[in-house]
Amino acid sequence: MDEIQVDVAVIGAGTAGLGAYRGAKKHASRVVLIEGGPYGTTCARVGCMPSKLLIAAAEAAHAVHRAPAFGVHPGEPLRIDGAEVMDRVRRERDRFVGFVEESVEAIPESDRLRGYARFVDNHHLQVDGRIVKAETIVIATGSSPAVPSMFRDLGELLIVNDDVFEWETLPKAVAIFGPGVIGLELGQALHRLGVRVRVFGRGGRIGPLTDPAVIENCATVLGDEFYLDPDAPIGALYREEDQVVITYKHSHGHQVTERFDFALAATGRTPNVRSLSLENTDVKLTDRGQPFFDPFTLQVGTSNIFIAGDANNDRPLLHEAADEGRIAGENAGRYPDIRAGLRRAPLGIVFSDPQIAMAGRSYTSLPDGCFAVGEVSFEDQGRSRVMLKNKGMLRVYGEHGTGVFMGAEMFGPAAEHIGHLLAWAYQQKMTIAQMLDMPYYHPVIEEGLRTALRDLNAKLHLGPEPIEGCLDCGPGA
Ligand SMILES: Cc1cc2nc3c(=O)[nH]c(=O)nc-3n(C[C@H](O)[C@H](O)[C@H](O)COP(=O)(O)OP(=O)(O)OC[C@H]3O[C@@H](n4cnc5c(N)ncnc54)[C@H](O)[C@@H]3O)c2cc1C
Ligand SMILES: NC(=O)c1ccc[n+]([C@@H]2O[C@H](COP(=O)([O-])OP(=O)(O)OC[C@H]3O[C@@H](n4cnc5c(N)ncnc54)[C@H](O)[C@@H]3O)[C@@H](O)[C@H]2O)c1
Repeated sequence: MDEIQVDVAVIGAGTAGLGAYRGAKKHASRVVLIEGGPYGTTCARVGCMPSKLLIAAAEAAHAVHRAPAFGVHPGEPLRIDGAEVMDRVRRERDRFVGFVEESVEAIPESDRLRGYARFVDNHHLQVDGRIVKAETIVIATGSSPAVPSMFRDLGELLIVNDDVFEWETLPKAVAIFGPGVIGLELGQALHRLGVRVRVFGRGGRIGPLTDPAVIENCATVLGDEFYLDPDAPIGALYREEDQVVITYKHSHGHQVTERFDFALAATGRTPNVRSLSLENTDVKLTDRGQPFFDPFTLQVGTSNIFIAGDANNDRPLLHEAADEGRIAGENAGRYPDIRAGLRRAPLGIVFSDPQIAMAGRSYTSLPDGCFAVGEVSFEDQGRSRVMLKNKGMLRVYGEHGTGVFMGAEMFGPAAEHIGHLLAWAYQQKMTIAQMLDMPYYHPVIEEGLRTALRDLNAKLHLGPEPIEGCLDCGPGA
């Protein structure tokens, strides 16, 4: 069998793998990047980018629907051309994939290896018919949709996110299982594009939210727009010819049987580590076969192996995969000189409408009794009302005694931007008082954030009770 000898082998040419390759190259000359599937990354091919393209089309349709509320009446009845919608999604998606492919092609061919890798031992990988001997190895193999066995008999009518972005046109009806991040984003987008959508959850979770007040608000607002049951009692689920038949107990109490073109499983993702034969190495694995690793160095135990991106199942987001890849690659290239890398404040955004933002620590991760909660509803918030985006709420958490900002969960307008402000404040370890010292323009949605912070400061007994309907800062602040 051919043997290739390198300093660092990176398994997976996704976002984390590309970052790891570049990081390793700073310190080691012989680095190989191994990819089994297509180049282009999950983010560009079937993740962040095509999903946002579909959402952009849905936003355009929704803006037309909403226009009459402003006294603006578009002339003709709204016509959504599914083929055109999907054509743009695929065209733009291909453009993004093309950029990634170009950057992969810029990597010398001698540093690239095609094929799926698996461990022979700590220092040897088998890639098709070849052996790669490496001083250090970075696992950056990403994740794949986790599909529960209840969908097994649906055949090709069971789809995952990857399939949606290959559609030539829009289907008539889709049942979506999982009101997580993917289910909410795709479910609402398809609904707004005229697809009959039902979103079924299990256990009451919605997106990444953990704060019960925000979850309830989110479920109510989104549930008013399309059918969404976070804990749906499904009676039957089977295939009849080319339709999926589902019987479920409607949230209003009666039994319903409906037919759909597809069932979309958005029921979570599993890290791609099972097929790596990690049992051939000396690394310690959890019950689920996940290697134990240090989130600051990305080192697996004290071994010569590192794990970055979705593969480690810690923070499965694009910017985290990029950071982790770079840290893991640099450490692999510098091994055994291991350094902790910068881990930024936690930030998560869901591109539903209203959006969801999570910044700093989540509600359920906060220790009981040490924190207070400030909140604002966007229903009467000035700028939100002006734009008819007056839905949702923000809850901010602060530490008793110190007044340090601990985290926030939000479902509301411009959450992608407010989430950034909050994550930056968290990373700077700001107090609520310091955050209130910052400028707030008028009229902006950030004035709602200020209301929540004032409420929090009062609850921490560090500031006065906010004055109801105070006009100091302009109406609707
Ligand atoms: C629908 C959807 C929407 C998303 N939207 C967002 C968003 O808006 N914002 C955000 O931050 N995140 C989003 N994400 C998450 C984000 O896409 C991922 O966190 C990120 O792409 C993970 O990058 P990665 O490098 O870990 O994995 P990947 O990009 O998947 O790379 C892993 C690579 O490893 C290869 N591989 C696997 N096993 C082997 C093996 N044994 N040998 C060789 N190669 C192998 C795979 O073929 C793949 O190319 C979304 C995800 C999905 C699915
Ligand atoms: N905007 C973004 O940043 C973005 C967008 C999409 C995906 N992502 C990433 O992709 C990851 C995976 O997303 P996801 O939505 O697949 O997972 P998720 O973990 O966010 O949600 C899965 C949901 O499916 C539910 N579920 C599980 N089994 C079920 C069943 N049998 N029936 C009904 N519901 C069931 C769970 O309770 C949960 O609500 C996310 O955690 C995130 O990291 C990020």
